[in-house]
Amino acid sequence: MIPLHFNNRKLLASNQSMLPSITPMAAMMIQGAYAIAGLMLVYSMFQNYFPNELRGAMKRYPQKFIILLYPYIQITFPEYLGDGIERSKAFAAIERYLNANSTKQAKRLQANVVHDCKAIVLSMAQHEEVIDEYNGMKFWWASIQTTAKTSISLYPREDEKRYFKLTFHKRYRDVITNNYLKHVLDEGKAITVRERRRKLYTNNKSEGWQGYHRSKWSHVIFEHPATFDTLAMDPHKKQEIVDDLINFTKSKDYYVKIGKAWKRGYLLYGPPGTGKSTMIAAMANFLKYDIYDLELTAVKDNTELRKLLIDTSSKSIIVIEDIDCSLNLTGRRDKKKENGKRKDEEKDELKKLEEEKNKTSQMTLSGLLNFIDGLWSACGGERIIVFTTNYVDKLDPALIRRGRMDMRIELSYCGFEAFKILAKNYLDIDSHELFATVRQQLEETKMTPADVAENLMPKSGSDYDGTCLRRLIKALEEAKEEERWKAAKEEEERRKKDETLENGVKENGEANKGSDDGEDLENGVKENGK
Ligand SMILES: Nc1ncnc2c1ncn2[C@@H]1O[C@H](COP(=O)(O)OP(=O)(O)OP(=O)(O)O)[C@@H](O)[C@H]1O
Ligand SMILES: [Mg+2]
Repeated sequence: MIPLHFNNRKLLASNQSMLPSITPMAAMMIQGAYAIAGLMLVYSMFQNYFPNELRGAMKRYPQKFIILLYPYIQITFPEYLGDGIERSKAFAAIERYLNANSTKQAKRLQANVVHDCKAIVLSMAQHEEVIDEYNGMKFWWASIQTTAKTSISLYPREDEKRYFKLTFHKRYRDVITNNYLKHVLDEGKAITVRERRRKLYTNNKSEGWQGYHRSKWSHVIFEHPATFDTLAMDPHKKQEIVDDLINFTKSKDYYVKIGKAWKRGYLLYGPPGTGKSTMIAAMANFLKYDIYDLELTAVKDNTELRKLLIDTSSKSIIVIEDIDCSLNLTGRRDKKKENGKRKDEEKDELKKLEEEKNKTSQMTLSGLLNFIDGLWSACGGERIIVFTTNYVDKLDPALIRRGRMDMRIELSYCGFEAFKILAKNYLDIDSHELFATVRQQLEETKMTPADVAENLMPKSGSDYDGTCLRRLIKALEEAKEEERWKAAKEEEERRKKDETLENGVKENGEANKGSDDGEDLENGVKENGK
């Protein structure tokens, strides 16, 4: 009798699982094997009726005949590729896909506690099988782990090999290769993006790159609660930003078509406490992107900057906060121009300036511009660059021209619409009799959303909506009073300055009068001389 290899191995897997019932795939395989066994029985009974050539071939290549008769095809997806170092991305995507779609069917599950014991992820246990339905077709997936016979190994991974096995009827071969596998991998990747914990990266000083920690970036889990819903700003402006972000994420093909790197720059500007950093967090949460918080003062030179940026991943926001103070980029460029014009006697001063520069960073504005639109962006798309500043006028126009910074967003003092969002966030109210007073005060006074939020936050358990709103109104009145006082003081200073200037002009005029007389005398002498 011809040994049934497929069948034996399948039954072994089912035995290992020690399930009370047989798995669906095993049942299907057993059916197939029974069919083959039946055919073999028929063959052994009537073999004398078969031509001699066929009988000879059946004896010599029994397995080939079984494969010919067996209607199922199997594909394996090992966890590690080639040398066993790189984890297969396909394996990871399939794992995610099966975890999300098939764990309801699996009877034996494996629990992984993640996110600092805050969540449990269930996955198929080893040697478990599930059926996946796709457009009415059924495909069998098995999760398999093999252990090599060698007992001692320095690398446990070499001993244990995990893989997924996909079994399907051969009539679905085209569907599998053309559609189904793509569907599984795309879905798996999408689930990874949806469920992954986002990271907040900060760049390490380059001295640290050579040591034990070779990474250029350190990261922590990014868990900022800000969203566009809680961000207080004009709703129309907010919608415009959200639409722009959505459009960006969907425009991969468009960027390819126009031959531009798939990236977008945002310049956020406005006074302190108006929500620039909060907006970056909201953007990251909305897009589910990582954040790379680039501290320019820790970057030694342009080469280092390039290395850092090549090391960022796609689906990320690269942030340079307070660009005006990060480096005196504008100043440096201007100084460079001035330096060219300097004369020999000023060389010493120039040398001092250079030494000072060497001590700190060698990064230049052109280096930064190359970073924004240079070749590095070809290393991968889907990146957003955000600059923030309190003083937009201080920035070099080259840095913020269109194309580099595609959208300039002003975050300003709190208006009534922004206040309503804060009132909803902090007090959970949509309206109140004091809203009208707040509205009037906000129209007359400048107060940042940060200050409004601080006044709205209940300070004790006994604080109710009215208390918080009255506190805000009082703070607004005080702010208005302070503004008035400041304006009066400035006016007084200006008046004094004008007075001093006027007196000075008068005194100068009198003094000049004397000297003018002398000049006239001199001119007269000259003319007489002629
Ligand atoms: N527009 C806003 N919407 C909601 N909360 C805000 C807003 N602006 C400020 N806040 C609150 O004020 C705090 C400070 O805001 P944020 O750090 O975003 O200001 P910023 O504009 O980045 O200031 P800076 O220029 O000093 O960096 C935030 O933690 C947030 O609670
Ligand atoms: Mg900030």
